[in-house]
Amino acid sequence: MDPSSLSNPQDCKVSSLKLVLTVNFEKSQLQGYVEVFSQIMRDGVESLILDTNKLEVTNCIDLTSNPINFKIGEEQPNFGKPLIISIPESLRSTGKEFSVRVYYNTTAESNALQWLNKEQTAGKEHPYLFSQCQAIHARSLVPCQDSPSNKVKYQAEITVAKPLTALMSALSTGKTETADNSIYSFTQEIPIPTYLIAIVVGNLESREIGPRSKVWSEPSMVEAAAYEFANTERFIATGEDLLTPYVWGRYDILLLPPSFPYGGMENPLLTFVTPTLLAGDRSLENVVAHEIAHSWCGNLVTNRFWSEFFLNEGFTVFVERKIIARLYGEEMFDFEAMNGLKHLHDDVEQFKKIDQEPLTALKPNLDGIDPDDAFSSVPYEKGFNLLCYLQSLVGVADFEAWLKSYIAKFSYQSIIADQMKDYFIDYFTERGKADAISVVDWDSWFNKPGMPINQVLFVSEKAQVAKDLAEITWSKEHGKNATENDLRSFKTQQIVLFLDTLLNITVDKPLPTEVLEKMDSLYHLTEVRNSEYKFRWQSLCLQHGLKRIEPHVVDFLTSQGRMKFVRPLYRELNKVNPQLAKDTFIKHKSQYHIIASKMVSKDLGLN
Ligand SMILES: CC/C=C\C/C=C\C[C@@H](O)/C=C/C=C/C=C\[C@@H](O)CCCC(=O)O
Ligand SMILES: [Zn+2]
Repeated sequence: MDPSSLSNPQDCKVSSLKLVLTVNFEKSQLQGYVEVFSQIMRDGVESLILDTNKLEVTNCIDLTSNPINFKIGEEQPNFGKPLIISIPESLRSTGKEFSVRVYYNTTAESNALQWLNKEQTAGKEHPYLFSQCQAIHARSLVPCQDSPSNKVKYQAEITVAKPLTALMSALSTGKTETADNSIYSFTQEIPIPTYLIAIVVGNLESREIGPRSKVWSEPSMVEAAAYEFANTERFIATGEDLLTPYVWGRYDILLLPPSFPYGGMENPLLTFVTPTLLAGDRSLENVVAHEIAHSWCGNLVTNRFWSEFFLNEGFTVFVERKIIARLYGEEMFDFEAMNGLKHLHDDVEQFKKIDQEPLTALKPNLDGIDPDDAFSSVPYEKGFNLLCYLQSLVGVADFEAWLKSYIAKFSYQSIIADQMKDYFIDYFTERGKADAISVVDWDSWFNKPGMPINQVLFVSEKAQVAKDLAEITWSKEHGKNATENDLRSFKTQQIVLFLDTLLNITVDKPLPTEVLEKMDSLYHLTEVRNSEYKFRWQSLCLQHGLKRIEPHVVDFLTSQGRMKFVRPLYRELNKVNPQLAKDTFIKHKSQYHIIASKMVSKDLGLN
């Protein structure tokens, strides 16, 4: 049973959905119905239970238009309301099929959706709508069994006013037109968990970026996006080489407006990405490699419960870094691993600070907890470190062979960590490595909060150079030795690590503002375009009292809504200038995605 869902796939399993919806921008509503196709899993089941959240359900009928009884259960904090649909008595036995049409519309509070008016878009001429369903927001887009333990096919017919375009995480199967509207049809033939259902509607244009890939965005950004993500096909091909053939057909990318709350989201066939990746030099393209890695880890082999999210994210980060290392040199694997460890350390400390250390376990208990509150780099980086540790025990070549075989074995399934563990043990026991792997303390890895219990040593000369510069900058010698050339030969990841290290070593020691001023005059960090630099530089300045940075922070905070940046920056600003932090947030709250706005409100204690 999934503690994050009120639905009952174990009794009556939904296998496919057909969404027929009209996008009403005047009312900021999706209106229409969903047809739900399900199978009875045991004799005597009386109802099909679907998750809903902030939806208005108006009617249920069967597919020959007879009424079907339904009721809406009580609201459960964080999880919404169950929609309880009566199964006709004649169908209450194992193996029978039950189909129902549910009429509903979304509301302004539907967390999955962000409605932008035309002034909030780049082109300023047309409104825009996008969804974000992970982890448990699909239930505010469509009544469904919103649990990653259950996978569904889906079809959709989406009516939008001309000249808008609709796209989904599905294959486009056609478009028909009326005088005022376009009706787009889609089909997703590979069963997916509902958190991967996605929709976007806007004034969208596309450019080819590879034999199976296009990039989509508002017209003014499409060229920049095509340039930035030009390596997409190389990443997919490397993923196929590492794992199994790419099964989804197309791999397109949608560049969203700045309020998209994440770096990327692995919606199948149509990865969603933030415009904060547009560095102009492809230096943040690893996010695309990450989303491509999800085509196997997460989208094919799926965590059965959100408490085992590391099966999606730890594996994805591991594959992402393998892809990057194959294309840009083996050292990049260790380099990125060192960067990741720093984020893991920060998040472990942050959770400790708010008395939530248990959430830093690889398999935290999420009973009653909103998955958004548990989100951190832990499943990503601690999960990645577990795989590095396992790899160190059996050797790189054998581990990569196991990974391929793990993906082949569990594709199209939703699994738990013990299945992964058992498969690892069986596989290597059969190959004579039982002794080598007998040292793994699985229980501590899975259940003990905090940093990884066995730390693999990552070695990277490039990383060392960046860390050394941070040490020199921190030391009293800075004024004497720093020059404009310090960062010239650095790769983006080195500059990021340099700033991260400086943030780390000065976390409880003052860095004189003269050093910050000197750094800025040499490296021009206040003016940089790269969002990863900007975020770290602004954090450093806030942390060490460089007051003149505040308007730049406000500018960054109000020009994009990626939570990775806005949540820590609001927290830092709140420490040094709480009035400015709160005023800025309250003034711009409506620009943020509902999820981001909810999380920042909590961070600033505004609830
Ligand atoms: C321990 C498990 C906790 C939570 C379970 C699952 C989901 C959490 C939910 O908040 C959704 C997350 C969606 C993430 C999407 C993309 C990220 O990979 C982006 C990472 C940050 C960034 O680059 O902006
Ligand atoms: Zn991911």
